[in-house]
Amino acid sequence: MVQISINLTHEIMTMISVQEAQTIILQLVESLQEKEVISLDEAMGRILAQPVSSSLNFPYWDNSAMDGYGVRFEDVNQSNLDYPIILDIVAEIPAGIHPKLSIQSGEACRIFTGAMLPNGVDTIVMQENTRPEENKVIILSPPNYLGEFVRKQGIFYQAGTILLNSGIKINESEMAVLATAQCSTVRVYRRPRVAILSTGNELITPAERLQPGQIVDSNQYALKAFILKNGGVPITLGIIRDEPEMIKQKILEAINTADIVLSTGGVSVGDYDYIETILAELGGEIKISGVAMKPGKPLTVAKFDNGCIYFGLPGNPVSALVSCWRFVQLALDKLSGIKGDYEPKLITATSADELSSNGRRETYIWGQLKLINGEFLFTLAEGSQNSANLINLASTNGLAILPIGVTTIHQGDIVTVLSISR
Ligand SMILES: Nc1nc2c(c(=O)[nH]1)N[C@H]1C(S)=C(S)[C@@H](COP(=O)(O)OP(=O)(O)OC[C@H]3O[C@@H](n4cnc5c(N)ncnc54)[C@H](O)[C@@H]3O)O[C@H]1N2
Ligand code: MOO
Ligand SMILES: [Mg+2]
Repeated sequence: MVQISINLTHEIMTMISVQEAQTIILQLVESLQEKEVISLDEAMGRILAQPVSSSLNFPYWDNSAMDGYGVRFEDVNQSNLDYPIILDIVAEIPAGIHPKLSIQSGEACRIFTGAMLPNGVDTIVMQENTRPEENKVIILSPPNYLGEFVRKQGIFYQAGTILLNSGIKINESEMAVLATAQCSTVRVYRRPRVAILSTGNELITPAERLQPGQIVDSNQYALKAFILKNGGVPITLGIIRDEPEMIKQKILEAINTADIVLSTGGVSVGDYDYIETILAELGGEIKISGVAMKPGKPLTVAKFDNGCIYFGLPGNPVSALVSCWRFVQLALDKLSGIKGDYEPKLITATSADELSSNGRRETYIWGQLKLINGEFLFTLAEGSQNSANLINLASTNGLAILPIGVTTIHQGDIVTVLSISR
C-alpha cells in the first residue's frame, strides 16, 4: 500500500466524506410502518412485519427418522449377533397414518421414515441392522441409546415459541418455515415506491434510432433492476429533457408518488445541470451536495416535507450504480423495514492486481470478488476504470475501496471490498 499526504483543495473541503454521507442518509430515512397482509405464495422477497409463532410443535408428532422397526429399547438393548433378540411384527406403519395400536413388550412394528410412532415404541432400529423373517424381525445389533432415530414431538421448536422475527427478509428458507407453520397469509411491510427518472437532452430509449451525439438511457434500466432486486416498486418516469420547467414538473410528480426518487444526470457544474437548484426551489432541503468519492462525487441528496428522499445520482452510468450500491442500498434496506445495522458489507480480500487512485477521493474500483480456498481474492475488471465504461461493470460483485491518501494497492496486498449481492 502506498500512501500520500494531500493538500486539501477547496473542492475536497466542500465535499463530505463517504462515512458522513452514509450517516446523513440513514438519519433521513425512517422505516415504513404501513403493513399489508398477503398470501404465502406472494411472500418471497418481502419483509416480515410481525413475529411468526405457531400453535404447532416441530416436529408435529414423534416420528421415525429411518426406515426400519419401531421397538421398545429395553427389549432390544442387549441384542447381539450370538444372542439376537427376535420380536413379533404386529403392524406396518407408513408415513401419513395415525397408528392407533400400542406396541407391547416382545413386539415391533415395521415403520418408515416420517411415520408417526405408535404408543409403546420409543426407539427405531434401522432396517440395515435387522433381518426380517416372516412376521418376525431379528435385531442384529442393538440401538445405541433410548430414542435413537426418533424425532420427538417439539424437539426442534415447541408450540408458541417465535419461529421468525419481524424485520427479516423472506427468502426460500423462511418460505419453508411459513409453510410448515401453516401461515397461508403473511403480514409484511408494504414495498417502498421508488421513482426513477433520467435527465439529459442526449438520451434516447433503447428502441430509438441512435443519431450522432446521442446516448442510450441505460441508467433507467440499471436502476429499475436494482430496485426490483431489492424488493422496491419502481415507478419509471422516463427521460426528461434538460428543460428546467419540465424537470420541475416531473420531480414534483415523483416526490408526490414515491418514498424515494432516483434521478440521474444534471448534478454536476455544467450549464445544463439543474437538479440541485430545482430541488431547492421545490422546497427540498439539500442535505448532501457532493461526496469525496470516485466515482460518485456530485451525489445530491434532498429531503422533502412529505418525507420523500431525493437522490440526485450522477449521470455517468458507473457513478450512478456505485452510488446506489454504496448509499441507496442502505437507505432502501432501512426504509423497507429490514432490521439490521445498515452497514455496507465490507470484506477483507487479497488483491490479485495492482489498484491505483490519485488518493484525493475515496476510490471505488470495480471487479470480481472470489472465494478461493477460504480466502477472498479481488480481481480488477478488465479494461478501463472510467465512470462512463458501463460495459466492464457487468458481472461486478465487488468494489475495492482505496481510502483518501492511498494511491496504490500492490498485487498481494490486503484491500477492503464492498460486496455487492447478485
Ligand atoms: N467541470 C466539471 N465537470 C464535471 C465534474 C466536475 O467536477 N467539474 N464532475 C464530473 C463527474 S465526476 C461526474 S460523475 C459527472 C456528473 O455529471 P451529471 O450528473 O451532471 O450528469 P450529466 O452531465 O447529465 O451526464 C454525465 C454523463 O453521463 C451520461 N448520462 C447521463 N444520463 C445517462 C443515462 N440515463 N444513461 C446513460 N448515460 C447517461 C451523459 O451522457 C454524460 O456523458 O460530471 C462530470 N463533469
Ligand atoms: O464522480 Mo464522477 O462519478 O467520478 O465520474
Ligand atoms: Mg453534467
